[in-house]
Amino acid sequence: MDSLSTGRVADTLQRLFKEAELADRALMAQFINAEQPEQLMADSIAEHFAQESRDVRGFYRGYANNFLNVTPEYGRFLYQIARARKATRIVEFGTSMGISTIYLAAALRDMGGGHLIGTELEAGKAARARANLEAAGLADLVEIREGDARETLADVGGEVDLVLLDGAFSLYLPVLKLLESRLKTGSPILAENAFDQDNIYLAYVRDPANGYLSQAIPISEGRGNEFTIFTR
Ligand SMILES: C[S@@+](CC[C@H](N)C(=O)[O-])C[C@H]1O[C@@H](n2cnc3c(N)ncnc32)[C@H](O)[C@@H]1O
Repeated sequence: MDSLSTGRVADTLQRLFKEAELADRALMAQFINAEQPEQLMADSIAEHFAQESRDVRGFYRGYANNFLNVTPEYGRFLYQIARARKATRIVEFGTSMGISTIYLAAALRDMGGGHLIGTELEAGKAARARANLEAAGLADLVEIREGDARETLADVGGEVDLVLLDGAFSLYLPVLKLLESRLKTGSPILAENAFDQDNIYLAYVRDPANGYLSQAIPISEGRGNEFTIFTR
């Protein structure tokens, strides 16, 4: 049995996906209604990257009410990887309202416990994520650190089994480097929105000289999902 199928976790996820669909509908419609969604996507990634790198805090303030969440299939994948890894310490960059956090914390719960450190810039989102984790019955496994990951993740208190990068994507490389000395050999690093456009993060993790094995994965296709293993 797994807690994704029934009970408080399943109920909370079902409610959150409905709320997310409503909150992000207008944002998503830009892509769905576009005549050339791939071109819009490519332009928007480049634009997004440039704006985000100039002012991370200001950029995400504009999305304070958006979920920007992982899909249910990607969430299940996160859950499965955490189980396969037998993870006990997980770090998540970019918590938002806590959807991905619930999948990862549910894996910890179903394996008997552990600790997840999440981080979120927006205070309102961190508060909503905490309430959602409470509703899912997972709050005791999760610490959500409010603030900029470059500071909040400087000390994660021990070795890390699994990392999810789903925050400002212009910061994936600095955040990975911050965590690097804490990664265990074989730890997976999952990155969402790691798009293949002049991406310094991808260049780094795909260069075997840096001690990683990495490739794009076709889960939630089009969302730039990269799967990486730390091999040092
Ligand atoms: C794509 S959303 C995360 C979605 C979440 N993982 C989920 O599946 O529900 C990215 C989040 O990262 C947060 N964020 C962006 N830059 C950050 C930073 N430097 N430190 C902490 N959080 C950050 C944003 O405020 C936003 O809520």
